[in-house]
Amino acid sequence: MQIIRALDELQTVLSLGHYATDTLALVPTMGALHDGHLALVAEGKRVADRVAATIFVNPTQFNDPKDLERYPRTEEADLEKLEAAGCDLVWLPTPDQLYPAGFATSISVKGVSERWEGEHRPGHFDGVATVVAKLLLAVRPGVAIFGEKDWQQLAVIRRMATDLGLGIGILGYPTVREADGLAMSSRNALLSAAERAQAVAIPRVLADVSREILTGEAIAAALARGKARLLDAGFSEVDYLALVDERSLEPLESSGEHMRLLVAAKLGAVRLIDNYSVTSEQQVSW
Ligand SMILES: Nc1ncnc2c1ncn2[C@@H]1O[C@H](COP(=O)(O)OP(=O)(O)OP(=O)(O)O)[C@@H](O)[C@H]1O
Ligand SMILES: CC(C)(CO)[C@@H](O)C(=O)[O-]
Ligand code: BAL
Repeated sequence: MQIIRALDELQTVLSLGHYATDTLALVPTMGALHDGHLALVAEGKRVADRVAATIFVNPTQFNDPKDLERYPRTEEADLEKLEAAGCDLVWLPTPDQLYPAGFATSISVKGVSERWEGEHRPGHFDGVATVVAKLLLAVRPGVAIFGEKDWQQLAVIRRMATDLGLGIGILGYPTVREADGLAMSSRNALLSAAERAQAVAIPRVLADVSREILTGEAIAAALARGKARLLDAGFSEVDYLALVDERSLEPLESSGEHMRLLVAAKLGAVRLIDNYSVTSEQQVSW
C-alpha cells in the first residue's frame, strides 16, 4: 500500500503505472477506522481495479471545537487496517495542503443540507461538501464510496457531485452494525462502558418506531414515544428523531414510499447519529 502525504507526490503516483489506466474507487474517511470503513474499502475492491482511501480530520466541518479536539486519532492502526483490507493507496493530507493561505471558497448545497444535521451543526455540510469536492478533484477516481450511516451527508455529496458535474460516481454502502445493532462509528470509541450499553437504545427505538409506523400507528405519537424512550435510556438530549422522505430529507406527516427515520442524540459528551429505512423488507437481527 502506498502511503502518501504530499499533494505533488499524489499527483505523480496517480499519473503512473496502474493508476493511469485502472479504474479507481476512493473511500474518504476521517480515520479511527472500524469495520464499517473497511466494508467501504471491500466494496471499492469489488467495483474497481484499485482502491484509494483518504484520512483527514477536516477542521472546517466541526462546528464544535471540543468535538474536533476529542475526535479519535489512531493513524498507525488505521494504516495497518487499510493495508490488511487490500487498500492500494492512502493519502493523508494536511490542513495547509487542502486550505493554503488565502483559501476562500466554500461549497454550499441548498435543500437537502438544510434540516437535521444542517440545523444542529451550522456550517457542517459546507465543510463536508467543500472538502469532499477537493478530495475528489485531487484524486479524480471513477467512483467514491460513502456510508449510509451518514444518510444526509450522502444526499448532500450526491447533490454536490451532480450539480458541479464532477463526472465521478457517488456510491452509498449500507450501515455496518455491531451485533447488538449499534451503528459502527468512530465516536463509539469515546463512550464509557455504561454509555455503550445505553447506546443500544438507538437501533432498538429505530426498529420499533419503524414497525409502529408500518402497522399504521400515528406517526407523531410513535416519534414522541421513541424520543421518550431514548431519554429514559440515559440520553441527555435528542436533537431529532424524525420520519423523512429519504430523497428530499423533508419531514413526512403521513406514510408513503421512501420513508426513513433519522436520529441524533447525545450520551454524555458524545453525539451519535443513525438512520433506518422504514420498509417491510427491513430485516432486524437485534
Ligand atoms: N457503520 C458504518 N457503516 C458504513 N459506513 C460507515 C459506517 N460508519 C462510517 N461510515 C462511513 O465511513 C466514511 C467515513 O466516515 P467517518 O470517518 O466520519 O467515520 P464515522 O464512523 O462516521 O465517524 P463519526 O460518525 O464518529 O464521525 C463515511 O462515508 C461514513 O458514512
Ligand atoms: C466524508 C468525510 C470524509 C468528509 O470529511 C467525512 O464527513 C466522513 O468521514 O464522513
Ligand atoms: N461521519 C460524519 C462526519 C462528522 O461527524 O463530522
